[in-house]
Amino acid sequence: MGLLLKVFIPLLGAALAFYFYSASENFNEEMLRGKRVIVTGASSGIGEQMAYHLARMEAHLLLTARTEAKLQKVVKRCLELGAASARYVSGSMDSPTLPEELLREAENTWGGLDMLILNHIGQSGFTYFNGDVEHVRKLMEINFVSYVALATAALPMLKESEGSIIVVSSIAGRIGGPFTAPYSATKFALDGFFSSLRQELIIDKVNVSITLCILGYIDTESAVRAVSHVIPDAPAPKEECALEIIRGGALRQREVRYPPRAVGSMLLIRSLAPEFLDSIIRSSYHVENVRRT
Ligand SMILES: NC(=O)C1=CN([C@@H]2O[C@H](COP(=O)(O)OP(=O)(O)OC[C@H]3O[C@@H](n4cnc5c(N)ncnc54)[C@H](OP(=O)(O)O)[C@@H]3O)[C@@H](O)[C@H]2O)C=CC1
Ligand SMILES: C[C@H](CCC(=O)O)[C@H]1CC[C@H]2[C@@H]3C(=O)C[C@@H]4C[C@H](O)CC[C@]4(C)[C@H]3CC[C@]12C
Repeated sequence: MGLLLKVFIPLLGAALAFYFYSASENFNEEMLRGKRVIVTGASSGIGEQMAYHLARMEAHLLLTARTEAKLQKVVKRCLELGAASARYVSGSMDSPTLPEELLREAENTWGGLDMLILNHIGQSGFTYFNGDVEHVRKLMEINFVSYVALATAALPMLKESEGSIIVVSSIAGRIGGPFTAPYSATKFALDGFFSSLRQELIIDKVNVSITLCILGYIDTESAVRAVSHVIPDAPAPKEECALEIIRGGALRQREVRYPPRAVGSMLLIRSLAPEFLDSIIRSSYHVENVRRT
C-alpha cells in the first residue's frame, strides 16, 4: 500500500497533469491585455493575487469584496503594477442586489465584459457540523446563489464578447472530507449548476466558456488559520495558484486542477476506491485538534 501511495499514484498524477497541461502550451500573458475583468473576493488571498497578475498583464479590473479599506489598497497596487484601469465596488454577496449593481458598473464604465472570475466565499469554520441550518442557508446564498446571480447578470455582455466565466471551487466540491459539510455542499452545487449551464451554452452555440477550478490546500491566511492545527500537509503557493486559474480561464479550459498532482491523485483514488480515500483522509488529520463549536 505504501508503494502504491508513494510511487504509482504520483506517477499517474504526473501523467494526468501532463495531459491537462499540454493543452496550455499556447498561453500568452498578452491574451489578457486590455480585457475587461471582474474579480470577486479580491481583497485578500487568491482573489487578491489574481488581481495583481491581471494588473501586470494590463487588464481593466473591477474588484469586489466587503472591506473597502482593503479594496482601496489592492486597487492602488494594481495601478502601480500596470492595470489598464482598476476600480472597486464594495458589498456583501448575501445582498441580492449586489450582483446587478456590479454588472451595471461594468456596463456603464466599459460597455462590456470579457471575463468574470467568481472567487469569493463567506466565512465557515473547519469543524464538526453542529446542526446550524441557518449557517448552511447563508453560506449557500454567498458561495452559490450569488455566483448564479452574477453569471446570469453577466451573460448578455459575455455573449457579446464571447467571453469567459471562471468558477473557483475546491477538491472539497468533489470529495466530501470531514469538517467542511456546509462549505463542501456549496462547492458541489457550483459543479452541478455550472456543468449543466456549460452543456446548454454549447447546445445553443453560445461561445462563452466556463472553467471550474478544483483547488487543493492553498497558503492563504484564512485557510492556514482554519486548518493548520489539523492538517499537517504543506499548502501550495497562492501566487502560482492565481496564475494557473487565469491561464486556464484564458485558454477556455473546462477544468483547472491546482496543485495538479495532489488534486489529480485524490480524484483518481476516489474513482477507483472511494472508501480507501475516505480512510486516508481521516487518518491523515489531527482530529484531536478539531475545535467543536
Ligand atoms: N485557500 C484554500 O486552501 C482553498 C481555497 N479555495 C477557494 O479559493 C477561493 C478563494 O479562497 P481564499 O483566497 O483562501 O479565501 P480568502 O478568505 O483569503 O478570501 C475570501 C474573499 O472573499 C471575500 N468575502 C468574504 N465574505 C464575503 C461576503 N459575504 N461577500 C463578498 N465577499 C466576501 C473576502 O473579503 P472581505 O472579507 O473583505 O469581504 C475575501 O476577499 C474560494 O472560492 C475558496 O473556496 C479552494 C480550495 C482551497
Ligand atoms: C486539506 C484539504 C486537501 C486534502 C488533503 O488532505 O490534502 C484541503 C482541500 C480544500 C481545502 C479547504 C477549502 O476548500 C478552502 C476552505 C477555505 C476556508 O477559508 C477555510 C479552509 C478550507 C475549509 C480549506 C481547508 C483545507 C482543504 C479541506
